[in-house]
Amino acid sequence: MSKRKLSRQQRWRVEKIQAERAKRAEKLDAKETDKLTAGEYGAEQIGRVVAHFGRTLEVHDTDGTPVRCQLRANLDGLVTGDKVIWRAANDGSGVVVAQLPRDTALKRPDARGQLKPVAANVDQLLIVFAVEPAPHANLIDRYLVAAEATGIPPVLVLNKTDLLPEDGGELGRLLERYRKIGYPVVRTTTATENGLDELRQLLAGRTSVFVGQSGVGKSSLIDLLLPDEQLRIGALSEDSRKGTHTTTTARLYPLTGGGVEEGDLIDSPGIREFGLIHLDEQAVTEGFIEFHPFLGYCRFRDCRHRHEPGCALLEAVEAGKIHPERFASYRRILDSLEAGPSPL
Ligand SMILES: Nc1nc2c(ncn2[C@@H]2O[C@H](COP(=O)(O)OP(=O)(O)OP(=O)(O)O)[C@@H](O)[C@H]2O)c(=O)[nH]1
Ligand SMILES: [Zn+2]
Repeated sequence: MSKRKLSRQQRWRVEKIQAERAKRAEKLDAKETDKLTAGEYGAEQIGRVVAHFGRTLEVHDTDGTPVRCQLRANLDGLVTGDKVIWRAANDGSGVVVAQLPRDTALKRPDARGQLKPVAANVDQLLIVFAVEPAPHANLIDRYLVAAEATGIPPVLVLNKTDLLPEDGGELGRLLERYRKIGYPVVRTTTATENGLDELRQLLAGRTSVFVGQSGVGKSSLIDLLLPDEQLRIGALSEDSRKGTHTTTTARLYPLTGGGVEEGDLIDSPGIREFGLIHLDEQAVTEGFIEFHPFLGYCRFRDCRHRHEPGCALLEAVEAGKIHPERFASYRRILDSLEAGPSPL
């Protein structure tokens, strides 16, 4: 059974076992062990980091109740979305004593250009694009390649479908092409609530992040999904105007309503600026998932898939197994990498 198919409850159970292992492997320093075993703290529980402020974390317990936690000494580098072991103190706060292994980590370059995790355990990246502003030629492919490199499955969200012509237009056909490649796709509009049902289904039981260029409607969509949150349109953009966007940490928002497990969103302006900056040629090539059956079958081991005879990729394009526009897009992305690192 794939990990995506496990129910939330099953996953908590699996994690509990992992937690016990992690605990055994942990070496607490003696003083703290004394304090923790002296009954000053309650039993070990599983929780999830929903926000962090230095060494103070906001953790949700398994029921979703928020607890303000301190980090035990020698624990470091926890990010929003991390799953942790924590223990309650008498005053309603808590202490985080261990970090559980991460399924995935979404990383961004820090001020020194080093990749740092900004969110953990993200199950899917929702790449939002819109009828207006229309995506430039290979924008979607760039996002997809970047997503593939993180190992987090992407979903394509075409928003503002209220502006699409009756026949679905150019973008409708483009979306269909991606669906054929194997990507989940969904059409939304914030102009009516109808478009949101399918999106809600995709979000259920998973942790998702919205990415996409400015103006495509990420805030508007999130706003509809989280009507109670202080996440009004423009609020985040205002932050980015102040230039604080890369330092603002991410927050996890549980989607609630109807009493079912509806999933979580992780959002921050920094996370939305998700790019292709650090990828090499191999990562770009592997980021085109429909190339996979042909990779390794070129006549020359060091084939760069340009004009080489016996190139399996070029033959697949000829045979109609790879869409020529996707291949052209691949070439353009490689050319831009040669010109130096560039964000989306
Ligand atoms: N017609 C139409 N307009 C929409 C839709 N969704 C959002 N908009 C409008 O598009 C504009 C941009 O929406 P935002 O939600 O701010 O876009 P964003 O992706 O969050 O942009 P950034 O915050 O800059 O990243 C706003 O004027 C919205 O009202 C839609 O489904 N249809
Ligand atoms: Zn080749």
